[in-house]
Amino acid sequence: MKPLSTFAASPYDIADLHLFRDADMTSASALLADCPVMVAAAGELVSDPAQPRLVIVLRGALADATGDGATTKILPGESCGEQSVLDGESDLSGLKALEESELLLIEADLVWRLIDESDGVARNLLRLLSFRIRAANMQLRRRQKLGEFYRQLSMNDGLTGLYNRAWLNDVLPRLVATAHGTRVPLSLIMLDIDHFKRFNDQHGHLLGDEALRTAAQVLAHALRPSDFAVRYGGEELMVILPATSGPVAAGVAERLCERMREAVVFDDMRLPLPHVTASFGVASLAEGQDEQSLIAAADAALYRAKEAGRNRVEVA
Ligand SMILES: Nc1nc2c(ncn2[C@@H]2O[C@H](COP(=O)(O)OP(=O)(O)OP(=O)(O)O)[C@@H](O)[C@H]2O)c(=O)[nH]1
Repeated sequence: MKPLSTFAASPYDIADLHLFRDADMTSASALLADCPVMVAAAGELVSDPAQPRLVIVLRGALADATGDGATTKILPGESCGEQSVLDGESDLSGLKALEESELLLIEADLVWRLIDESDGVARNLLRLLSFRIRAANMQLRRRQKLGEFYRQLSMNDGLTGLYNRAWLNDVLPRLVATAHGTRVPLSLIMLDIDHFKRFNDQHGHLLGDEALRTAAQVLAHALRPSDFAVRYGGEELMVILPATSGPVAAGVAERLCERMREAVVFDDMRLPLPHVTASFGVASLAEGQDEQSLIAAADAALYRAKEAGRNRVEVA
């Protein structure tokens, strides 16, 4: 940055600077008279001084990088560096001239004098800082929402929208521990679409995907909000039923089996139902059983349902 003049010798008017809006201009002008006006070339970093100071853009524009890729544009009349002056920390290193710019620099001591001597300046600074805090809070909330969105994304299967294996590995052990701890039942249904290889071969992989989505919707629509549907593997799905006994879970599985039979995969209504069927294995958590052995029990029941002719429910 090169020195150009003092503020008093420059053509700029204090009335155009936001910090002095509605403030006593005469006394503020006198205090600012000897402050340096500097010129920064396009792209030049507005260097980090040993002493924190306030920078006011008189002409051109600055970009203030906040460190997470976001930038704020500072236009003529606007200022930056207020916080560094107030807390005594210098943080101007992210400040860069977007074009050739003329800047008014006010050292920290002088900012404090301006605050002491002008209620208007103090009020404007408070307003500015409260605006910045609001903006920072909003950004934080946006980032939290984005984080939640990605967390959800990593826990859901992209094709069906059901929970995925990562979710299951995280949650099932906890559900099992809670069930043991509270002595409340927990049931699990494993289901597998019947002859899905044949379905894919006959109708193509895209329609196979559609059949899987349809099966997932059958589960999503038929379950209570407290139940969970998971895509366990390729065409193997799982339903977790907290606080549900074996006989009740068997009833739920029967209902799902029936809804699957009635589900529409092909829009062409000339094709008779069922478009897909599934086989179901039901197991309930036994005393001392862990999640792996609960899954194995449901899987074994599912295998028996397949062996017995498919499109049916077997209970462990
Ligand atoms: N379209 C589609 N097919 C899948 C997907 N995941 C797994 N599959 C297919 O599912 C089929 C599973 O076949 P198998 O394990 O032999 O079982 P099946 O043909 O359903 O026979 P049964 O289970 O004994 O009734 C395979 O052909 C896989 O390619 C998927 O995401 N989309």
